[in-house]
Amino acid sequence: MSAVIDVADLKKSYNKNNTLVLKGLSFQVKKGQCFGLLGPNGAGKSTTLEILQGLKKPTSGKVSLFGMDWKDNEKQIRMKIGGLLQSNNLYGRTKVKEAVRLFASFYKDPMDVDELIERFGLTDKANAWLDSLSGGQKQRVFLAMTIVGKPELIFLDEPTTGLDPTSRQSFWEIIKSLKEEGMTVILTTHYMDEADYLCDELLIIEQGKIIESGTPDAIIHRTFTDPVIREPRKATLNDVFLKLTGHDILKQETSHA
Ligand SMILES: Nc1ncnc2c1ncn2[C@@H]1O[C@H](COP(=O)(O)OP(=O)(O)OP(=O)(O)O)[C@@H](O)[C@H]1O
Repeated sequence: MSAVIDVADLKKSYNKNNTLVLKGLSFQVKKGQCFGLLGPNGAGKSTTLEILQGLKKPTSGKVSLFGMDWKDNEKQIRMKIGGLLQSNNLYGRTKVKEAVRLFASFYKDPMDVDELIERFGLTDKANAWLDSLSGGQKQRVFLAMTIVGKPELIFLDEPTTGLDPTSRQSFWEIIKSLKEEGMTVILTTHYMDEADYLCDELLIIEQGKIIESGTPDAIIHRTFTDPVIREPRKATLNDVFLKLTGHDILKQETSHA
């Protein structure tokens, strides 16, 4: 599999004192993978995602997408990627189909809007206002807007935060099916079950540095040496996170709420 993303020694500082929030990340993402970026609050996940999407500039290091860099190939890269909108009121007074159609109009050869709406279980809601939808339905509309231009690579920043278990599950199934069709997915999440279910490879970062990487199974094997724990997979990624960072990711999230 060829690398869709190639990052080498990525550093980012937001201030003049040069305090680094990303301290030299290096990783690759292969075509067709779901790649998960995990880490506690403030680890640098969103900053990394925004740099990959060309929304922020790195302080130093190499960032290449499809073998191209943002400086010289912005237009070509933009046509190949999609980023999930963060839920907001911008599109509240827009209807579902109008919103997906609007995004389709930006591309030369978009997907069929009606088919996409049907595939995402939104046919009954095609003429509903976006702000009348449930959180799960809204996320599915945003995902339809993200993929209607047939991107090869999509970025999902905490896509299921705040969704109920059923909506999360249906969102996961959609992501799985997109991956099976060859789409590359980059995901940040605070849910370890989500990372375990969806991701082929993970990068765990803390304070801007990589503390673990690899497949969920490989990470569990490396973190826990006791065969009683690791062989029947009694340990979960949440246990890994707890052991590596000393934080329970969900308790931590709750305490921030
Ligand atoms: N625009 C900004 N200006 C200054 N500092 C910033 C800015 N955005 C992020 N930071 C800082 O960079 C660090 C990494 O933040 P980032 O949002 O990338 O982390 P995160 O892992 O996505 O966190 P969370 O899980 O809470 O979303 C934090 O210390 C944050 O305060």
